[in-house]
Amino acid sequence: MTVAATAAAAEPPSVEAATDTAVGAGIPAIAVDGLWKLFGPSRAVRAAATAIRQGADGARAVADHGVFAAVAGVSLTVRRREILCVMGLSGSGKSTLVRHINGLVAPTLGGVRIDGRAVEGLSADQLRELRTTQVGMVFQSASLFPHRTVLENVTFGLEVRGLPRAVREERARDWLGRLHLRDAEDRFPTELSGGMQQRVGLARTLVTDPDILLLDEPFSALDPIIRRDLQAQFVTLCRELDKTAVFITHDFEEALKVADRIGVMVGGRLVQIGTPHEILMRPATEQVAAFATDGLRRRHARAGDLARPLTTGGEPAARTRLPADAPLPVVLDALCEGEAAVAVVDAAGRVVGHLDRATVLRHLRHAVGDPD
Ligand SMILES: Nc1ncnc2c1ncn2[C@@H]1O[C@H](COP(=O)(O)OP(=O)(O)OP(=O)(O)O)[C@@H](O)[C@H]1O
Repeated sequence: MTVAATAAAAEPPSVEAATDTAVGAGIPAIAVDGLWKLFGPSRAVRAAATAIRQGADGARAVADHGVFAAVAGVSLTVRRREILCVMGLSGSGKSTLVRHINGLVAPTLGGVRIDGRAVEGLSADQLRELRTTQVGMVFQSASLFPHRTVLENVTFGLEVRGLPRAVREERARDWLGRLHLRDAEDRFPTELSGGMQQRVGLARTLVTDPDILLLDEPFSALDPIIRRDLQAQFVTLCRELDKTAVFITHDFEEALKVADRIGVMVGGRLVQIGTPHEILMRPATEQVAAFATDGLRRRHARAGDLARPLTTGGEPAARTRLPADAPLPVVLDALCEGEAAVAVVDAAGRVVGHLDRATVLRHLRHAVGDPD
């Protein structure tokens, strides 16, 4: 049995269409409430929306009226200083969902609130203000201004705000330096690689210092080394600068590196939302499980996932105790220290299981795979 299957057996998932209830203290930075985005002939969209509003089953209403649901009844919250990754296959509705957050797409039903303020209720001027000051977006394709240099592209948002040139350029150069682009500041976008263009796009948004960042696959065109470096930098700067972020990715490994929580979309629905470990070890559906390989689950297993349950008597005497959420490297360190076995304890300090060297070696043996 796989690690996920073992964990799933212990705690069966209960999610059909996931509704996020994990609201922290105070007003969330972003609240998405019963959001639907339907596409099709306008009369059919209106009829389907009326049926859903009146309590009809959403999937039935969509089918009956021949419309397409890019986003189907999604509710979630993003807490302040949280990084939420939205994951899903191509066409699952990730971009459409996220574009509602800064009003680039208008909902058919339901809505989005930023700091408690409804985005749908904002005038065109208020929306522009929201996008230039509070909610910055980094797109998959950087869409840089072709006739502006890198530096001029990055200073653009500050120019719109009327900041003096010296201040704009100082701030822009700071971000260009952090993103390894200082040498490229006088170049034009056509002279840059795809990865460099993405980094300029990122710098252009970060320099305006928005509270909320929306990122649509911002690192997809980067080579693996720069990508890893930027993922780590991104998390550090979000923490340092108190940013809230919604980050779209196809890539589970990327989500594991950057996310506090992951929301998984399938066919417009949010089918599961939870911590990376929950999504990995207790996938709510087969489609969610398919995002991770068995090797990935094994590498991210924690002490509690591997622990053998207590039996009556016969447990090896374990001097070292590890919390159930101790990651695998910590478990290995303890066993490398010469311990034959460690006791795994829950949050209250109660021993819930044991881990011996043989169990961990067997686990790693499967993670390594067969010889070529
Ligand atoms: N303006 C539109 N009119 C009709 N259908 C649309 C429109 N915008 C999006 N869609 C459809 O909605 C679905 C979701 O699109 P969306 O771009 O949100 O998916 P995605 O998960 O972000 O995909 P990708 O990972 O490929 O970017 C797709 O089937 C798309 O064709």
